[in-house]
Amino acid sequence: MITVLSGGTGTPKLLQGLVRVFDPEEITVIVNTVENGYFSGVYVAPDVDTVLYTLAGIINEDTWYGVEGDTFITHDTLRELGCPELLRIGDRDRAFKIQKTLLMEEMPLHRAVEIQSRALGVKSRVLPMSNEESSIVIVTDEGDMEFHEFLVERRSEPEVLDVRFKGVKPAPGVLDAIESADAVIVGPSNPITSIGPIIHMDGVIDSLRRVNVSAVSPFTGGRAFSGPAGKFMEAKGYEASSLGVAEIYRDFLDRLIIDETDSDLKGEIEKLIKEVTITKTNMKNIGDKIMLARILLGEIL
Ligand SMILES: C[C@H](OP(=O)(O)OP(=O)(O)OC[C@H]1O[C@@H](n2cnc3c(=O)[nH]c(N)nc32)[C@H](O)[C@@H]1O)C(=O)O
Ligand SMILES: O=c1nc2n(C[C@H](O)[C@H](O)[C@H](O)CO)c3cc(O)ccc3cc-2c(=O)[nH]1
Ligand SMILES: [Mg+2]
Repeated sequence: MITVLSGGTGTPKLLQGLVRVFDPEEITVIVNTVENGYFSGVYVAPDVDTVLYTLAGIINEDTWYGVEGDTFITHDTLRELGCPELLRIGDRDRAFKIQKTLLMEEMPLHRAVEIQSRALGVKSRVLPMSNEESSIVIVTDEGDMEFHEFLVERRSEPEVLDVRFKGVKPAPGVLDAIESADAVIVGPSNPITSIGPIIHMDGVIDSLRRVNVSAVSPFTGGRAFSGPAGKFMEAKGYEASSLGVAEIYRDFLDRLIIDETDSDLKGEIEKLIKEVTITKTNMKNIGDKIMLARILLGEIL
């Protein structure tokens, strides 16, 4: 059994490769929940929904959110009514979110996700990192911003001075999924706002130290492949590079996979992480994703 720590873009790409080289029923995905919240009265768990849709084969791969081919009648009508939504939520996507909102009136998030996962025919286990409400604040030169205000409204433009999130408790099954894994994979997700909240929950680093953990760097050269990870890393005092990633994960990481463009960093990183593998980590098509998954799983395949 392998356990994957995931956000909502980078790691879902890798998951598409992993489920083709390893039995999906032997994969557990622990998903970030710190940016969950209510939008237009509906509970949105963005990274969880992206992982569910990716594993169900219905994800919109242009945006890495929402359902492929979805319509936006409700979204557009809300705007015409003078209730514009910050997030562009499709009609099918909204149905899943409304169902999750209703289920959560009777059960915790991890149970609601289990029901939706089964209904979508997803064979892997999808576990939200926590059932507790959390929040993430981006401290910028223009003041504090909620995650989506920074990311979507301001398109990650403001200067980032700090990133803060409320610590939460692991959901039932999270620590066990790490400790009983033959291997844990930290996917190429934002180390600060996607992986950070997961590893900083009580007991997670201790559990990770007891198992074999590999990570894929989301950086190439001094830049993230996409998104604000570089700004968040620098705001927390880390270099925006694969070396910075090694610094963040060094307490528990056994192996770091870095891109060919970072081969000059290998020596430096090997002072922090015992095994460094250099390969192509830019996942442009399913072949790239399968190749990266094979390299990651190596000996347990
Ligand atoms: C907004 C975004 O957060 P989220 O949608 O949750 O995304 P993740 O944290 O899961 O991933 C963002 C992270 O992914 C890296 N990325 C994207 N494509 C690739 C790839 O082909 N290879 C690779 N090694 N990493 C990839 C990207 O650099 C981002 O840092 C967010 O925080 O960006
Ligand atoms: O940048 C955006 N991200 C959108 N996201 C993605 C998401 O909010 C962020 O990219 C993640 O929170 C990052 O982890 C959505 C996620 C959903 O589940 C449903 C709808 C959206 C809509 C948007 C959007 O309009 N713009
Ligand atoms: Mg995310």
